[in-house]
Amino acid sequence: MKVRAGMMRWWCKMSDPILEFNNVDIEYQTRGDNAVHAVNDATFTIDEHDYFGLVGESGCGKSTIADAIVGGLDDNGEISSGTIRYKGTEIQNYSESQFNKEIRWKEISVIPQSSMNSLDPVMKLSQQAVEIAKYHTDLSKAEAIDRLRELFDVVGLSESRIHDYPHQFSGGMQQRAIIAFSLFLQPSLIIADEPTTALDVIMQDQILDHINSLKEEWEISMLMITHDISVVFENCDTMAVMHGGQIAEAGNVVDLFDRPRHPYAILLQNAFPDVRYPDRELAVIEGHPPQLREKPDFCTFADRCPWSIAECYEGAPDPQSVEGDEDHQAWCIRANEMDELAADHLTKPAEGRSILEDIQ
Ligand SMILES: Nc1ncnc2c1ncn2[C@@H]1O[C@H](COP(=O)(O)OP(=O)(O)OP(=O)(O)O)[C@@H](O)[C@H]1O
Repeated sequence: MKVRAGMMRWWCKMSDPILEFNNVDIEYQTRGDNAVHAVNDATFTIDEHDYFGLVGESGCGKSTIADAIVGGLDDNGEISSGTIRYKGTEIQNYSESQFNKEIRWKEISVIPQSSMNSLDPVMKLSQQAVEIAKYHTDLSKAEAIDRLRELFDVVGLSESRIHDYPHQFSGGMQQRAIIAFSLFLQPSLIIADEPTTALDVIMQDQILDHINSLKEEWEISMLMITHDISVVFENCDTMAVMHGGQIAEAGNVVDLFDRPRHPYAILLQNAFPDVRYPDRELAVIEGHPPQLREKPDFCTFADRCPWSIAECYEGAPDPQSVEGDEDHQAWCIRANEMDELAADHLTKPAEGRSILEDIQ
């Protein structure tokens, strides 16, 4: 039985926040007067040394959140309200040069979905390390190459491959090289945006193992973005579920696993295989999220929700604290009725102890 150190820490004491999203709205301007209100009133906190999972289906706003954190929104995107605090400092109005000087690589680095987008195909990996070092550090060429060598060792790549070109690596090896680069300037927070999507299942497991092993050795925090809720349950300490540009539920993974309170989180959990119910038929969540041409003043899951009522369309939901679960919130006006409403979809943890501890 394995109980993760992070989980123990969560139960014992909350650490300081490293990243705080407070009521953040992000919109993209499109042709004519139209806008896409991609993220609305998003509020969540990532604590130091926590692995935080952000989960939701395609288009719900996950990558927009990641881009906003590192000042990488597309040119037509902007944070129209709210604050993003990194280590207590507001960064939502930072200029491009401030992000480059103070945040990117040094403080926050990104492991993207596809290594193809971040490794330069015409440069040897060692040259790429030298370039990063030249731009962001005082390291000499030899020191930069030594550093890459050490990091290749950390991620299980042979040091002898540092002078290879990216195309000489398999997809899994490229992704490991990206992880090595993400550690290059010893950041405090790594954003992993669907880091295993492009890989086969065995390679996915290996990469997630590597990402996990960084936790104890490097004391980093992680924002892990995925559409697969089971990846979050297995690898993270805390999490948020997003739907249609709104945060639906947030809290620690054990609470969300054992007592999901937002209908979308409940149905999403039923849509993935679960070791507790190997024979269960996987649920399908019917319908689609709405087009967000205006800031939604309703729950964006209401049309798809089996338990929605007229009030769900009468204002964007405020967060409800879940009874008995400190720091567990659901943005659903019926959150505290779910034990009765969704009884067929929920099970109680066996004898007060979560099975998730064994899975992790
Ligand atoms: N540059 C852009 N201009 C207009 N709309 C955009 C732009 N970038 C993203 N969007 C829209 O914003 C919404 C959120 O997109 P985003 O990529 O953040 O979602 P996601 O949850 O990360 O999806 P995926 O898992 O497919 O990457 C979507 O409706 C998307 O079409």
